[in-house]
Amino acid sequence: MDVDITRSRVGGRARAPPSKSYTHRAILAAGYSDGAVVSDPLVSADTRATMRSVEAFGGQVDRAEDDRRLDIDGFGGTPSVPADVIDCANSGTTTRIVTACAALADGLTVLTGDASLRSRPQGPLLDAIRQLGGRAESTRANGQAPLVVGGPIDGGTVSIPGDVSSQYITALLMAGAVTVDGVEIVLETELKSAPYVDITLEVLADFGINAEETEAGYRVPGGQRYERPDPYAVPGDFSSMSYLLAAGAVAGGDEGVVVEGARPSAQGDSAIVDVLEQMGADISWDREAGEITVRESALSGVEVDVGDTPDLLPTIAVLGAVADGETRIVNCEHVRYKETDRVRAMATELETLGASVTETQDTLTIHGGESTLTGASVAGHDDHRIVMSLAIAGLVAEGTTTVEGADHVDVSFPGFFDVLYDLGAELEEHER
Ligand SMILES: O=C(O)C1=C[C@@H](OP(=O)(O)O)[C@@H](O)[C@H](O)C1
Ligand SMILES: C=C(OP(=O)(O)O)C(=O)O
Repeated sequence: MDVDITRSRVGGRARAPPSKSYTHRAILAAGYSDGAVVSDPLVSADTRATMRSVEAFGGQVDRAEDDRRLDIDGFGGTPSVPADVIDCANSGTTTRIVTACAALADGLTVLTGDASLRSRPQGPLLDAIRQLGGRAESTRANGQAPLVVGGPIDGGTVSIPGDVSSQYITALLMAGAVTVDGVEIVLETELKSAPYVDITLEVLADFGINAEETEAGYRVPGGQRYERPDPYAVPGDFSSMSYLLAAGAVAGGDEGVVVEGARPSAQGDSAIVDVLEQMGADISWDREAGEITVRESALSGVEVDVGDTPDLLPTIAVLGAVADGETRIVNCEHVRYKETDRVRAMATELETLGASVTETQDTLTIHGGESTLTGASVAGHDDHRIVMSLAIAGLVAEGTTTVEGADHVDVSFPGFFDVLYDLGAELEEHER
């Protein structure tokens, strides 16, 4: 499916979906327990992959008819050997947290996914599992899925780089809690995407698991039991909110956009509020009510370090293309290891819309204000975040912008185009 977005004003109230990161962790934590209820989960293509994995390990996930609640029967800390290959589809988080879980099973698990997933780096996690005495192989010996993983591991100490994916740390902490000896993680390099490990520690604590940051990295003692925190309530997703907030800032007029469900949590991506403020947006966050209001304002370029917040890069790049002056996004090499190389993808597509962009391995600079964005056909790169951010660019580009492969929003924000339409965006979905 493609979507045509014609330059338009948006305004009104909108609710972002529940957090993808919290939902993945809550589903697997419930799997590690005897069972739990997860309320307000994100039900999307990615989180369905984690649900399938819990079932493959012997648990069961029942979705309420309105998807507002999941009743999960756990596999109780010891995963069964799956009867079939696990399809992680497009989800990096699923692949990593399920790989470490598979190392607890007394037998082999095979994990695969779509073409994007099969091109993403898994080598450091496979190596960590081998350091713990498990079996962990890439079938093509290139550090990418398909993966073959087996155990059971007893725990121990692992040394792992921190600059590829924080999901390796999350995965080892979640699995380490139910090993005999626990897992001590020593980081070989500075950790990127660190707030995602904070989310993990928060969810683990809610499920009664003790894990902590240490001077060298992280530690989780072994022999623990995941407890039932009924019900586990998932907060709103700030990465998803970033598109709605950006829409308000570039096309919200005086009425603006009010985003609901924005209660503070460990999500690093709530930094989007500060980024918009620094760019000059008229934005306010009522933390108690969980509401952020943003009105259209003249934006100016800023420098943003996305070391902690890789998923904000596409949104900030679009804001930079609308802003006056230069927006420099730094510390972004790890953003190249996502569903697609998002640094390259945003540079390419914003240039197609008429923006001037300079890219290095670790930076993306958008020379805003030098040209007006003009509608064109842009590729979504089979990547939900590229699709959603380009749709926001389409709200301000002259004429009509066609975003190709728009159905990929199903990965993290299935109702994205309905929400945008309800806010007043002029858009039309059509088959290619
Ligand atoms: O743990 C998580 O929920 C995530 C961690 C981040 O990935 P990396 O740690 O690979 O940067 C982020 O980009 C991804 O969307 C979700
Ligand atoms: C990179 C992302 O997710 P994952 O790593 O789970 O595929 C994302 O949602 O932007």
